[in-house]
Amino acid sequence: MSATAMLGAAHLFLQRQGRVLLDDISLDLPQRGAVALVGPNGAGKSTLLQVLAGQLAPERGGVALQGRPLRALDVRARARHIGYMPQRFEPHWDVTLHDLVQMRLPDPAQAAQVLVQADLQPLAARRWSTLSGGERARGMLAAVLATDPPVLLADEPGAALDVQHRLALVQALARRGRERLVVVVMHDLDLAFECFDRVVVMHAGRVAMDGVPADLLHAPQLDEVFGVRFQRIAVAPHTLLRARSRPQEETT
Ligand SMILES: Nc1ncnc2c1ncn2[C@@H]1O[C@H](COP(=O)(O)OP(=O)(O)OP(=O)(O)O)[C@@H](O)[C@H]1O
Repeated sequence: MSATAMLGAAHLFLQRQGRVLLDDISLDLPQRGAVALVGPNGAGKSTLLQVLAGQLAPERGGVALQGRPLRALDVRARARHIGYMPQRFEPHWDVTLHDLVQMRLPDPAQAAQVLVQADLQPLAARRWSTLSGGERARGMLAAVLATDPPVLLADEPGAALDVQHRLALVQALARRGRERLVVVVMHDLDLAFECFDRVVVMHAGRVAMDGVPADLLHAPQLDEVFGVRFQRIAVAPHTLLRARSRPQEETT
């Protein structure tokens, strides 16, 4: 594990019901940077994020935050440093969005300001149960970021968002990566490769690829991992990926 890593994972191993979910994963995540975590369904992305957040203990290996074992930190210290947005979230009570944000901030005016900045002020008085899927995702992320944690771990924050909000979200996360560490699980490969500094590709509980987008985009291994044949379409200055079925799958 590098001494300068903000968050470091060393030899993580986790299995459930005889299935290996994380298979010897080591990862150094720096003080700042926008990292996309991608991979096919079931690759282990959410499991890895939960372990990095300290929500799930690995059977072997460990996670360190600024060189200190995560398991040795109390829950308050973890919460101060790591903002974690899970794939699914339900508050215990049907609180308003303003209440949800204010639970993390002492001052109601500050909570209101957070919602203004996230363009969510019109929804501030709405109860959680009345919000749409996309509104919940945006509200949850605003709540997680309210305390400005040095590390953000977000599990598919854009999955329920329309195209405009998803683009705005990914761009905001990429901007945040200039100052802080941002790790985002996502399925939109084009946005991951276009907007993020680093892409980690998971496959079957392992890190299959890890690097800057330009190095990964053209690697044949990407097609192998996702089980498709990608057409690489140059749309200067970017390259878009269009997935096609593999030849043997087209004939069956
Ligand atoms: N408690 C458990 N018992 C058995 N299998 C589990 C358990 N939790 C997760 N899994 C399995 O582990 C694998 C990895 O799950 P995980 O949610 O980390 O995948 P993912 O890469 O985030 O997938 P997706 O893209 O579908 O969200 C999946 O096959 C899942 O079914």
